[in-house]
Amino acid sequence: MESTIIKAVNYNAYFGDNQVVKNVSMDIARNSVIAVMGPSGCGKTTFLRGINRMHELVPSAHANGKIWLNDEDILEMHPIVVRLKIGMVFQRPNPFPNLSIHDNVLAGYKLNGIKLSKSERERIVEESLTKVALWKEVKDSLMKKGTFLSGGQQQRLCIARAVAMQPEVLLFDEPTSALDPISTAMVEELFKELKKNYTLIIVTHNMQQAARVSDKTAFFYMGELVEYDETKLMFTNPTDQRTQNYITGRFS
Ligand SMILES: Nc1ncnc2c1ncn2[C@@H]1O[C@H](COP(=O)(O)OP(=O)(O)OP(=O)(O)O)[C@@H](O)[C@H]1O
Repeated sequence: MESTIIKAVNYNAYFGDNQVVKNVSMDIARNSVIAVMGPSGCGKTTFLRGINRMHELVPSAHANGKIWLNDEDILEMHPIVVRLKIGMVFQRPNPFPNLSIHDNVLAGYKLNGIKLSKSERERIVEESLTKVALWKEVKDSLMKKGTFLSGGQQQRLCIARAVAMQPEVLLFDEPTSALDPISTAMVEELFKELKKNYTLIIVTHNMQQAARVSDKTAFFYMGELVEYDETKLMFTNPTDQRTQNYITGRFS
């Protein structure tokens, strides 16, 4: 049976007095892929950053309402614990430039002061790179800097770094918009694999990508969640005129 892993209830997010996410309620099923779409500035990234408590890193930012992760309220949890359970991958691949591929995978452990034995380190590096289909390509050059890799490989390394922390949920903010079509296809293929073990929430401007990879799509407009449904239904038979206008390219 489908179980809910994330449940937002009347979630609001602000920058100072400017409310940019308005009363969002949505349930996200475990092991599903959710696409978050909508015109520029409609609050997609802010909502995503709210889910792992990154929103509050901006000095003027605040939020209220509830976001449940299983039966814990994310807004009441320690932000570090939230970020260990909910990893994030950004638009531009951002491996740590001074660290090797090996150390990039383990960076989350180091940053959080978590000590690992040598055998644990080796196991986590191999498992994480295997999960992102990068192990075979880099196993003989683990001590090279992560920045020697191609853009697509760097993004898979960043996904491996997130996966290494054994999160439950992975957030992606336009994860392929800086990648070429082949690397994009590889990352999309990866989503199908990652879904077996994680829940994926992906902000994307690419409607074809949302249609290819997601189970459900959330359409945001001016901070509101206008429509949230099975992706197939959303793209063929949206119920709200604003969704219809967006998917038919009447505004971007
Ligand atoms: N650091 C910030 N300080 C103040 N306002 C911000 C900040 N970041 C975003 N905003 C504002 O919040 C609103 C929502 O922005 P957000 O980045 O969440 O939208 P988005 O839908 O992800 O847009 P895009 O598709 O262009 O990335 C916008 O009006 C934006 O200007």
